[in-house]
Amino acid sequence: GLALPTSAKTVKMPPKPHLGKSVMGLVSPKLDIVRVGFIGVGQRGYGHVKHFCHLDGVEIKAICDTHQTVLDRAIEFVVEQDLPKPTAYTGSEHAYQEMLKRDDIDIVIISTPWEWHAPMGIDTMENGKHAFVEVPLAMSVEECWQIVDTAERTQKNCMMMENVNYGRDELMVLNMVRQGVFGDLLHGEAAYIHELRWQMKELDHKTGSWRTHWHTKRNGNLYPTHGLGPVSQYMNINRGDRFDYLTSMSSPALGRALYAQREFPADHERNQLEFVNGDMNTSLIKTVKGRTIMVQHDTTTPRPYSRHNLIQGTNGVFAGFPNRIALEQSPFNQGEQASAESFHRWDMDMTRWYDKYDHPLWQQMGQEAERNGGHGGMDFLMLWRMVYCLRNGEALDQDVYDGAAWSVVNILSEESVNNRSNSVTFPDFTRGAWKTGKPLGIVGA
Ligand SMILES: NC(=O)c1ccc[n+]([C@@H]2O[C@H](COP(=O)([O-])OP(=O)(O)OC[C@H]3O[C@@H](n4cnc5c(N)ncnc54)[C@H](O)[C@@H]3O)[C@@H](O)[C@H]2O)c1
Repeated sequence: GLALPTSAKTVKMPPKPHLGKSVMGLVSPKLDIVRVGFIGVGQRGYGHVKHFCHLDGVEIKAICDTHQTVLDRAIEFVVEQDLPKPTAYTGSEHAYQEMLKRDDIDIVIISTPWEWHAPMGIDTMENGKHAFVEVPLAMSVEECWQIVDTAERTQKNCMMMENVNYGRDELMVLNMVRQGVFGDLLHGEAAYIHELRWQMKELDHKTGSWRTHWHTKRNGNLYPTHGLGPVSQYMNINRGDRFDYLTSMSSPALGRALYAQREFPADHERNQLEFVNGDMNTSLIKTVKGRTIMVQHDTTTPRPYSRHNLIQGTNGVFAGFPNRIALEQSPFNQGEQASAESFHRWDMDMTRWYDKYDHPLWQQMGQEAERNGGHGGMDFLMLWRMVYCLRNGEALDQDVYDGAAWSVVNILSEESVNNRSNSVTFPDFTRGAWKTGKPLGIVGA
């Protein structure tokens, strides 16, 4: 049997008292140049380093990784761009703490395995730096609270870098939602459906070397934030609404053992693992305002990629993968023509929708983002926007409360799955500030 993490027991505790001031809408002093340190430059972190080499107003000061090969690769890349050579930190799991002692670093980009995110994010803020952490932000409820408490006490930013919020389609839908195109919002659907069994072949280094083991430890939604981030922004979660409770179910866990049997010899280490994470996990979230969100996780079954990206309102629906729209009242068919428009049929051609509703940020920065690449430009645009906000004294688009709320689905789903799908209450990491939090602005560049 699998013991519940002790942290799960804290879920129903009343809101904790503040250890500092709320960081909702936190604006920190403008930075002329954003001086950066990186922890973890494997598959993901190396991409961030490359993008930072092409951003204005930044300096790469230091890079830390326990794996010499990827550390050298990242430093060489920076030097090849004719930029000053960053200082390398390596040699132990805690070498990053030496890097954090430097006084010439403003922000730290953390792209390490999941279990390191919260400790590294907390240490970063404790050392007076802003933390930018890969997804998910934390792996236990207790860690979520610790990271929130630390941000409030130190008044530092701790942004979980949910890049999907910067995808062209997600930005467009956010813009459409704000213009009322879908009417009042009722329901959303989110997912991380991405077949990643092949990562089990990564044994000593790379993602599969550590991620595979989470499938033997936890039965729930291991990776909720890519789908949930955008749907949460459509619904103004933590900015007028909030996740209230969740219920979750998992299918049997069959695919990874089958894959191991097929792909590895019987005595291989991958055939000694007991996979407990249900191949398909489905959770339902109820918000305080009564809206519903379905969020799924499946990195195992053979099927096409999807984040669902569905938002349903009283006037119609947008769905992703593939993109499609159906509206009762369409902006393209007003008056007499209106009846010709049928919400019974999907409009699959996005051209006119992009023309009319592309987010101002994408209109201005989309070409440059696509040129720089990274999941169709979303990675570059996110990093560009982080630097822009830091240099211009603007609040970041995602705060520590967002990261905690979206990530905690990981833990709460496990608790519900292990308890016959009974509902589990979300902690209010904002401690009530969600009631007055301002919706995200539709910003330009
Ligand atoms: N947002 C996205 O689209 C996206 C895409 C891929 C990965 N990710 C996330 O990025 C993170 C990293 O994933 P990855 O695929 O790059 O994995 P990876 O294994 O390729 O890279 C992790 C790196 O961290 C290093 N590391 C581990 N412990 C360390 C420590 N104590 N100190 C310093 N370095 C340490 C490893 O040596 C490795 O180089 C994960 O959280 C993953 O979920 C996000």
